[in-house]
Amino acid sequence: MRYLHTMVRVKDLDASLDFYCNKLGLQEVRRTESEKGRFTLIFLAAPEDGDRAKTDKAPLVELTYNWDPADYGEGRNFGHLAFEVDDIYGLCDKLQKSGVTINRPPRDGHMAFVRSPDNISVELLQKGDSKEPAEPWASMGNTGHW
Ligand SMILES: C[C@@H](O)C(=O)SC[C@H](NC(=O)CC[C@H](N)C(=O)O)C(=O)NCC(=O)O
Ligand code: NI
Repeated sequence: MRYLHTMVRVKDLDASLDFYCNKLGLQEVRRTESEKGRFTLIFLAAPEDGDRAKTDKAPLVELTYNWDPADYGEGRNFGHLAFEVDDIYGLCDKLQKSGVTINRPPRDGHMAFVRSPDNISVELLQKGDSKEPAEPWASMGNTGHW
């Protein structure tokens, strides 16, 4: 058995691609449009997994966009997507400046949680050892439940 992907349904495809690709750094690997099913599937890979994704050997995020609006609610049974990052403070700075909600700030230099436009929780884990605490993160409280 091999892990393939995690699928999340998104309400606004442009806003989701802006968040996952432009802000978080994921790369589009492939997309499928279904006229009959009236939906679009977009598969995304993290930069380090991009090459493996070309041979379909990488863990992916599958965005499902239904062309007809639907209210998906918030299934608390879904936890989060998690990514290992090279510079947790630098990425959180960039995300915060671009308006992304930092739900749990990286004050320990190890772990942070941010939210997608659909309020999907995204965990960011610092690669290697935790970074030294850095202002202003060290003093920042949580901005919500996570
Ligand atoms: C390509 C493969 O990875 C899939 O996940 S296709 C699964 C299929 N998806 C859809 O039909 C998308 C549109 C649908 N309205 C939806 O929102 O899922 C499917 O069977 N989806 C049902 C599901 O529970 O995932
Ligand atoms: Ni799928």
